[in-house]
Amino acid sequence: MAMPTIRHVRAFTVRGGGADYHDQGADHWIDDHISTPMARYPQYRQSRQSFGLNVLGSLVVEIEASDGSVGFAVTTGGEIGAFIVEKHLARFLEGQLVTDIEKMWDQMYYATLYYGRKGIVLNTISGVDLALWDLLAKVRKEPVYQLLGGPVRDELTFYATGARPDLAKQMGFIGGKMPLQHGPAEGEEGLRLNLEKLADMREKVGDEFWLMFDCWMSLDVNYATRLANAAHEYGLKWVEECLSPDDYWGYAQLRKNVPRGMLVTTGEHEATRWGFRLLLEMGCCDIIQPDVGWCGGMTELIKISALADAHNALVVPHGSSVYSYHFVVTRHNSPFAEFLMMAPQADKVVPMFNPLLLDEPVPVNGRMKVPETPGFGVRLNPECNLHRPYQH
Ligand SMILES: C[C@H](O)[C@H](O)CC(=O)C(=O)O
Ligand SMILES: [Mg+2]
Repeated sequence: MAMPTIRHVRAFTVRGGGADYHDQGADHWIDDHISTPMARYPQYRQSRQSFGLNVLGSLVVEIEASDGSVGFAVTTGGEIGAFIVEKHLARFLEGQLVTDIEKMWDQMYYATLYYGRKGIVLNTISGVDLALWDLLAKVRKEPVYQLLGGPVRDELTFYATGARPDLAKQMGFIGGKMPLQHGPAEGEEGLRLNLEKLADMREKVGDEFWLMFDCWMSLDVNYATRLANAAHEYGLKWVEECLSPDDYWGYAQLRKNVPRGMLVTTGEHEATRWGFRLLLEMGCCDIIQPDVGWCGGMTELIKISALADAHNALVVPHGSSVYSYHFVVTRHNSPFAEFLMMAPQADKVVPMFNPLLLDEPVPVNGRMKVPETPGFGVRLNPECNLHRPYQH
């Protein structure tokens, strides 16, 4: 069969949830007094949206092939991402065979190296890359996980991230990761409140259920060490993203400081094989958490994961909905997956990228069989208001 070529690339923005899952309305747990690097400024302590956490919004990349097939993907990136796709990256895609993903990734990465490497440029390359995988799998009429080597297990098992691990337990998840609420700027009182919260949750969920703290880049080595040691008595399974993603040295030190048996996890704001190579070679963590929509896409996650495997590290991708489900089901060193609770009170399961996608699968009793639908198996919700700010 003659492979189709890429005819046209389009980029859209959309607001209100979706891939930019921080872009929520008022009174959502995800914006309610969470410890952040900006919490040192009291005026930015109560709400992450107050310092602009949701400024970007979602980016939708659509790629149309010469046979009429259309692949798409969503990530965090908004208008800046749309500009990069339309004005810079499209040239490396249009006219290429839909199979030539490795070459297209390479050209996108090296052409943007002078202003890229991490952050929004890598989010954008990830979005394009995932749309390419969606397109190729649709052309081949297979789910993406078959292109990745096929499943190594029948279903996925999930832990939940949200404010209510106690409810997550009732919903069948294997663990609950809570946002840490108070950081170093809130002193001893804040530390006491963090530990009280953990103790209360442990009381509610019993001894077996996993409990974790997500510290969202907000601590220093000293505070993180004190938190980890004090949290040990309540059976904290891991401390996540305690430090700035640039502080590889701090992570290496923290990993030595935490109590034996407690895991250090990080990587959701890291990108590319080179970034993860630093984390792995410097012994920064036990579990890396690349976000497939931010780290360079599926093409890069395959490489990152192989590197992690050789370092005996687990890969448990951050969020990223269907894009991580199709990956996790194909890798032995990804034994479980994350589910972000996007209901405002974290009291029910709603699709992670709600309301942007149709057919987005959700865990039932903490488990999921990844659908066999071609591509990533999702459709854009026609009720979402897509905007195309740039055209090439
Ligand atoms: C809850 C965390 O602060 C963040 O919003 C999500 C995250 O880091 C995670 O799911 O991991
Ligand atoms: Mg996290």
